Amino acid sequence: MTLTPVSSWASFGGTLSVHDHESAVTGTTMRFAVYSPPQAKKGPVPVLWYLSGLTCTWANVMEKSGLQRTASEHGIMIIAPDTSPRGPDVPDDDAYDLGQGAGFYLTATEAPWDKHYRMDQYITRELNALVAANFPADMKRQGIFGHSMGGHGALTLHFKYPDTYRSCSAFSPITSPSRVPWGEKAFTAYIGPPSIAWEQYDATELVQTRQTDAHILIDTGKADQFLETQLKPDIFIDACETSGQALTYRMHEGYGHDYYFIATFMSDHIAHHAKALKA
Ligand SMILES: N[C@@H](CCC(=O)N[C@@H](CSC=O)C(=O)NCC(=O)O)C(=O)O
Repeated sequence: MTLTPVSSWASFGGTLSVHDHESAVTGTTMRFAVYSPPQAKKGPVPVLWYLSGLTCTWANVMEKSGLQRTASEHGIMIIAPDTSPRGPDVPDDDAYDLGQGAGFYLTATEAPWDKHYRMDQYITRELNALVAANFPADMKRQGIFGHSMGGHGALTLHFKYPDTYRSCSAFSPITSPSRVPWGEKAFTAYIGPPSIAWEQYDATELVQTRQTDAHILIDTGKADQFLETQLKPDIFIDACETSGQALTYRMHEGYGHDYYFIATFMSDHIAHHAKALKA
């Protein structure tokens, strides 16, 4: 599979690079970013996947979170995929929470979305293989984290593929899309009316039967405008307690849903993954 270079910058002794490739899974050109730390010049390093939230591309986290400093210190490679397939032939919606930029890390089964929207398969299979083949990545040491829609995506992919994504954390995740407006709207469009399929893409449902040995870290702001309507941390905290899933859920006075919040706690999250992956 051929990678087309888009941009590259030196950063904290490592390299931030952006790449395009033709995706057989989404049927589109996909773009992603890689921060390769200085340690990768000497051999394979652990890999940490960051799944972004609604409206985002690879750029939000790479440009706003300051992750390069801590990733460089710990010798961790960070991969930032896009949040959906994109392009003039890809179905879209006028609203920011459906269509392009809002892929929800699932495989759509409903028309017109089912032709391209397969972000879970894209990330876990195609992009995984592409990273393994093209970068000095130690694929036996992978973790996953993300923000909001992407924080939820990270939780679900960790619960479904715990041997691949051995460590997990999230910033301000949606915890149960089946129970909140963002998720109800997207799931109805992408996978149809409420059914067993909804449970398979809902972190709060998954943790009840697929709890893992990992210790999950979550940070959320108490001033997050989506806290009570879309995120609902208590649902997930209760489910983790019931299932025995180890979880540290921190709530932070005054912080919102933005990248100022993410930047504040980014180093804690990278350190959390570095410890679990023994970077
Ligand atoms: N534009 C919308 C809100 C969109 C928004 O807040 N997006 C978040 C992720 S929300 C959950 O997935 C985000 O990360 N935005 C990009 C950024 O750089 O901040 C509205 O106006 O309500």
